[in-house]
Amino acid sequence: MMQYRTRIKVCGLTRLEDVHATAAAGADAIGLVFYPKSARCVSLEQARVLRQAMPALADVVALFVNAEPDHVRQVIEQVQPDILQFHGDESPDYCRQFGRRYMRAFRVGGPGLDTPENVRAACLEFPDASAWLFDSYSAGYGGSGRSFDFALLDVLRADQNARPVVLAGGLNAQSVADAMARLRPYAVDVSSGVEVSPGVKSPERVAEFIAAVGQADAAARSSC
Ligand SMILES: O=C(O)c1ccccc1N[C@@H]1O[C@H](COP(=O)(O)O)[C@@H](O)[C@H]1O
Repeated sequence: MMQYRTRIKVCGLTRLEDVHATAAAGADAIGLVFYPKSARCVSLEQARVLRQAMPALADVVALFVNAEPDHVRQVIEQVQPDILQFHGDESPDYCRQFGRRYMRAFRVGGPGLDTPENVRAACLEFPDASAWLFDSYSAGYGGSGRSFDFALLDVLRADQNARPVVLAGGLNAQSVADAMARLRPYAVDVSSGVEVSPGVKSPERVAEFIAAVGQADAAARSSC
């Protein structure tokens, strides 16, 4: 079935003005990073302010990498994100324990995620995830600005048990249309590709990215 519109998440915001610009440009969600080793990591206090600035009907995603469960609970309680994103090596039981909707990220091309078969097997361990998110493998766990071999996801497209696919990794206004045409993801997720420097978004690049996704959707609809 042809979907009407590809959802858009812009991740790694740290500044109030970037939240305003991203929401105004029409993003469906923003991501707040709670991974201390990331240059985009926000404090609880910062996150509360950014969360409060998001308008109704636009989601706030809280991103974690192998966090202590108590830290995740603290963020849930104090920031009230709409959905959690687990971007490390978290197990299915770990992801489920919070009783919240979650997206599980897979770092494609890395150990154990380097063939279509093992990518598929890893994904199927998370049947209750609200989405499967695919990023490129990087030692720093994410936000690397690098893409990966989309052929590794081909097998998922025909799988009836597949969860909605969120595509990430090196996307920008120039590359996103080709990626969408190739994979037809449910959503796209961008961080480095709309930045001036880590954690500092460019309103122009955010707007260009969102316009490029809209144009790619329009092109897909007209070819149906
Ligand atoms: O953004 C980060 O700093 C980050 C740190 C650790 C794990 C994930 C992180 N971000 C996620 O990485 C992908 C791809 O980002 P990019 O567009 O290639 O820079 C995206 O899902 C972010 O949510």
